Amino acid sequence: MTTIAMIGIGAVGAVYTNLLNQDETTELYCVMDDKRKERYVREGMNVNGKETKLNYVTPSEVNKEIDYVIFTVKNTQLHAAMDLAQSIVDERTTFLSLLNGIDSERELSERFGEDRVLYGLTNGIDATKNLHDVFYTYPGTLYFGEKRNEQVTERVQQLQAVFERAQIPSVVPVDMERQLWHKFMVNVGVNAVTAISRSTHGVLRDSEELLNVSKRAMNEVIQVANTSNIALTESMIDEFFENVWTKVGYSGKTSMLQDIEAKRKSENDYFAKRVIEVAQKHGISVPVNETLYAFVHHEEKRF
Ligand SMILES: NC(=O)C1=CN([C@@H]2O[C@H](COP(=O)(O)OP(=O)(O)OC[C@H]3O[C@@H](n4cnc5c(N)ncnc54)[C@H](OP(=O)(O)O)[C@@H]3O)[C@@H](O)[C@H]2O)C=CC1
Ligand SMILES: CC(C)(CO)C(=O)C(=O)O
Repeated sequence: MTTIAMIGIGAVGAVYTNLLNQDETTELYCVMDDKRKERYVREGMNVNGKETKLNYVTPSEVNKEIDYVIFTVKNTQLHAAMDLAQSIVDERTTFLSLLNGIDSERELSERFGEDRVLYGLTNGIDATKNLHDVFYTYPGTLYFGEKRNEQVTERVQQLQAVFERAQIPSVVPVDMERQLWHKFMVNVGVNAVTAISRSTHGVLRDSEELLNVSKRAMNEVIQVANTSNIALTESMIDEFFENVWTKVGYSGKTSMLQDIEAKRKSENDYFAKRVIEVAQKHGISVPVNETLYAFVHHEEKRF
């Protein structure tokens, strides 16, 4: 039996928790504070119109040693989520973050120790949450592993087996840091553009004008990545739009568009702002990201 604590039963968390819940060899805890638990128990959570049967618990109700904690909160919520995790883990517990951006692995390492943290992300999932209803057509692919995976470690193999039984597509790339930056490039390219223009995935797919802005923002990430010794290449941009973006549902919405529509603070500080910060260090100019950052920031100030 593998014990997993999930923290963050939102768009991404509900999809993966629901899939993990079908695997009888996984004991799953959806860990949350008292207030959220009361709401989740009362209102439940539906995925694609079907009620889920999830085990909502507060930290004091976790009575087993936890093998893995998987975080699926927003970057802005990670600190509170780590506080919540603190009392349910021991020195054997491994941590995995599926958060977008290039910050969460570092933040988890600072709190729990680098050797206990795996790298992770999910690409291509088109999960949209509306109160306690989550819809998706495509679960995407979960990329995870140690920072480098020339040899796949036992804890990664164990988790790979869990994902396979739960029918969650997963890949363990050799270079997870590069994979994380690749996803960062994607989010920097598509999230702000869809949020500012209020466009679904399908609208972005069909608009040459919007795609052009996204691609220019992604190009700036590549320049910044390359000066940070991360080998992203320009061909990855078209590969993403051809191989991944063609699969996501037409009416799917990026997490940033969902935040802006719900008048929630988005992850702008973890996407465009991070590009600007790293670019400044290396003396690189990133005007497209500066513009996108300003537009999203302006929206958020009106909430
Ligand atoms: N949506 C998408 O399609 C994709 C999102 N991502 C990334 O995944 C991450 C999660 O995004 P997404 O699922 O959209 O976000 P959501 O806002 O839909 O979900 C986050 C969930 O975490 C819960 N939460 C927040 N703080 C805590 C806490 N302290 N304890 C327990 N639960 C908590 C929230 O509860 P409450 O609602 O009560 O605040 C919410 O249900 C982000 O980094 C995002 O960029 C990656 C790929 C695709
Ligand atoms: C780009 C996308 C939709 C990929 O799943 C995503 O990561 C997000 O919405 O934040």
